[in-house]
Amino acid sequence: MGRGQKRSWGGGGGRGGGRGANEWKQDKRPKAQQEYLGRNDMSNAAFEEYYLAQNIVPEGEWGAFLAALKRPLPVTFRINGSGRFADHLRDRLTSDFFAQFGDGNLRVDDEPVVPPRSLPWYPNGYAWQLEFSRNQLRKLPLLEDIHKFVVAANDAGSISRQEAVSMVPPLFLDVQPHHRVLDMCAAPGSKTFQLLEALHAGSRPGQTPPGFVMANDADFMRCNLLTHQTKRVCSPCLLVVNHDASRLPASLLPPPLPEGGKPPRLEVRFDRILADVPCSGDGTMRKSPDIWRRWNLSGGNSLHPIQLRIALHGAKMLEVGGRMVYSTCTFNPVEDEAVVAELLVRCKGAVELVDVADCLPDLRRMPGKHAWKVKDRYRFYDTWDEAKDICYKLEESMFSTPEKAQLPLERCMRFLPHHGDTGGFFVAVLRKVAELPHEVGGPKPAAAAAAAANGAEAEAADEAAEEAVDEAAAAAGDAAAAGAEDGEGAEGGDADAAQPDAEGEGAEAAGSAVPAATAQEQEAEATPLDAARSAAEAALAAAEAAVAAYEAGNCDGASRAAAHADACARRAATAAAPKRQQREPRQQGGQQQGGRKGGKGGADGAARPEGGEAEGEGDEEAGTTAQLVNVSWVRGGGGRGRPAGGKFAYLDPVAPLEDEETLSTLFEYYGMPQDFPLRSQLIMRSLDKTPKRLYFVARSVRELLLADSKEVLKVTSTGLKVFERQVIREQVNECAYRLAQEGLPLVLPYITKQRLELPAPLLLELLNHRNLILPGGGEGDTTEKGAPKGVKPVLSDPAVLAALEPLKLGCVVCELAAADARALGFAAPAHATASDARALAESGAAAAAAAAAAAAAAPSGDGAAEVTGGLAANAPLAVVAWKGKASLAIMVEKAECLQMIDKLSSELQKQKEIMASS
Ligand SMILES: C[S@@+](CC[C@H](N)C(=O)[O-])C[C@H]1O[C@@H](n2cnc3c(N)ncnc32)[C@H](O)[C@@H]1O
Repeated sequence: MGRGQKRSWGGGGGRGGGRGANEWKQDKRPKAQQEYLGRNDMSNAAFEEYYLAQNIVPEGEWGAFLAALKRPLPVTFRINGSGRFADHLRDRLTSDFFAQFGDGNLRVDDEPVVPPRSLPWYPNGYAWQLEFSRNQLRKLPLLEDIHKFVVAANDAGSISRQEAVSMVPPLFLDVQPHHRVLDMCAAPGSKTFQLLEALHAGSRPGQTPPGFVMANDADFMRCNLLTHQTKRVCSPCLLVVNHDASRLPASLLPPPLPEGGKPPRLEVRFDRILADVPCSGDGTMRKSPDIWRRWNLSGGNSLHPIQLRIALHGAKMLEVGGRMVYSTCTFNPVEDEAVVAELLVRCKGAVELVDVADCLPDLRRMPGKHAWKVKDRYRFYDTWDEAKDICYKLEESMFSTPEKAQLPLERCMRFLPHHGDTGGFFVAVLRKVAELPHEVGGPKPAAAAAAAANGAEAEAADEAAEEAVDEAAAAAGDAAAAGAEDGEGAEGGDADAAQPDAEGEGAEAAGSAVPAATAQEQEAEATPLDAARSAAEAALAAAEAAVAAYEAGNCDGASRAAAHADACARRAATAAAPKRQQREPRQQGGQQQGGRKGGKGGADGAARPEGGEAEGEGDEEAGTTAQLVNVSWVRGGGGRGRPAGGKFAYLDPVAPLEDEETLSTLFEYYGMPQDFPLRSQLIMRSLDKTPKRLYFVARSVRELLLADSKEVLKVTSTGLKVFERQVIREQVNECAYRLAQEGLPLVLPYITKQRLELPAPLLLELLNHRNLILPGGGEGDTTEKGAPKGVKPVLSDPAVLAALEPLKLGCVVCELAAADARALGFAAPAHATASDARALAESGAAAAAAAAAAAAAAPSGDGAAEVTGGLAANAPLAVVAWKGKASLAIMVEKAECLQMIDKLSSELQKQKEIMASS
């Protein structure tokens, strides 16, 4: 394909910003803008000079490297291993479509059409590369058919478009179901998706793995995008948080012990960490050709410090024995080897590079470099000594040194575009073999820890710091709630994001936080709200500095910072007070939930006005007064008319569903055994008495949330939607909650009532028409709005009607009958046992620890993980439906239905052919 030609299904965003990964549509930007962005002479002398000097391309390949960078990137996609019909999709693509390319002699306008290529290193043949031009797509019906098929699969969430090399890092993490996994810079979530698939690999319907994935991104909006993108994995094991990755909370304070004592801090450690850091992204030139025009050095140089901080913090949060992958999509050694080498040096042998030469042998890669150059605007430097007195923008950590040259940096991997017709990428696989040295976040040396523990001064500093953090958090919550109430939106009160970037810990931290805070205070007199927020932010920064100083053994610094935090917190509280007073009279009962220091739990049950929700939770009742519930704990959920509730009050709340009436109705209506852990693992994202949606969270996630009594984790989303409120006018349904299709695989095995088995042809008919008329239901009638209903088939199978008759009006599950499921090769309807329910309830940290111990005892596999998995993958064919007086209607998205129809009809067709031939 020549220059200037467009690949089909173009578009795509840059790294660290831009559009979502799972994107399959044509570029919808205005034509003029597209032309402007596409106007590119695809050359950049500075780029070429820089990379020729870095020597990253083998001798004699420079021309091929540049030529590949100038060609558009082939389209690559991954069949989601967690999807119900992953193998079916792959087989359909291979046999029905790709086989027709024969030996590659298809031509359009005398140009050969490149046959689709399976990425040989990706497990199960699930990843493919396509290289058709728009002209070919228009002119060859086969390509048009493939396009339609792939677009439909994408709409149903069964495949994801993802750059080939971007699929690599999760494969090297070797995630197992019991792992606690952290994705530090996760949005838009294509790699989180893969991590979840690996976590769920082998999960049976009705089970969840003991581990979990915490996905973090510094950008709040992108956290929401990630939540959306990962929905199709249907996982209750995902927790999405919104922090600067270099400052992710590394320890939590659990609630006071039942006997009244103070619990020890809980170190938050992970078995697997992905640090797919923000980078200059010059490896994505093929996808974003405008990089040719705007490439310059400053991108890489200025990102190196945050990349190093993120990598160091990741190493701190990694469990000894755990694995971390550091990755970028740039060729730049300053963002790649320099970060890895500095990390290894600072960790003094506690972290090492893993040799993965034998892993994914079909994946061509270049070894990492032992030496590189650093450049400023004017010249290249080989050593820090040459640069330090001249260039203030460069940092020592960017440079290669003789010590670094001795490290096994050849174990890093660089992917060059002309080797596998991909974008550029860099991956390093690291293992933590011992605790880190104290100066990079490791535990205190024993002697210093003992001295600090014995010193009364240290105790006092500790107390003061704790108090200050509490006060600051509460004040920030007040300020944020006030901000949210003033209509400033979620990010208006983001005290966390607004904190000054405290660089070092210990003495420097305590010293630097105070002046920074003071500067903020000076600015803060504009409005009472600004004053409250700025003072709260200053208080938080100073309190964090106090804790850091205390942890570094600097008791004086800690006391000073704590006193300062205290003063700021008081000022924030005073500034926020008028706002609180204004709000309180509007609350019936007038009581604050939780209160300033009493934690967030213990709602008082008073009725309060309802506000809107990010996911639309509250929109139904907007403007009305909704009943709020009593719950034993709640996170977030303060602003927009609700009582203040902690530091992240402006986020949608997360609270357990503890309303006995709702729970017993659910258990009774669906016939679920009492040991199914709904009572402890069902959460809601609203404090209304009748929340719109109910979510199931894995035990491991719930344990983490409960251990965070000070609410330092800023949770933007968690939980798998399992129930949704559905009230039909003019119909009394006994249970206000219907099942949600995405949560069905998890709960179906525990459901004993409201299940209806359908023979395959009838299920196919229901999927096709979405609606079957019940006898006497008025075929050909008009809808409520007067429009003709259209011709819908009447459900007339006497056995099915007899089975449907005793079911209540409302939600039912329609599933493929057991005999047909067996005959057609589908999973048979699942029924869980008591031990399944116990396993589901126990799959928390304790179970994870047991599984980890078992895995440690077993021989370790360094190979890439199988990526198939997910709750839906092995689930029987079943859909959520609604039994009304006149019809039976399914409640599943159309795109998902089409996938089921495709699979079911092709199995029925196969069966017919077998019967005809026998
Ligand atoms: C390369 S993208 C990550 C791509 C993602 N891993 C995926 O595969 O879909 C880098 C991400 O880092 C985020 N980011 C930038 N600075 C950050 C920081 N200090 N902490 C956490 N995330 C950050 C950006 O918002 C962006 O979403």
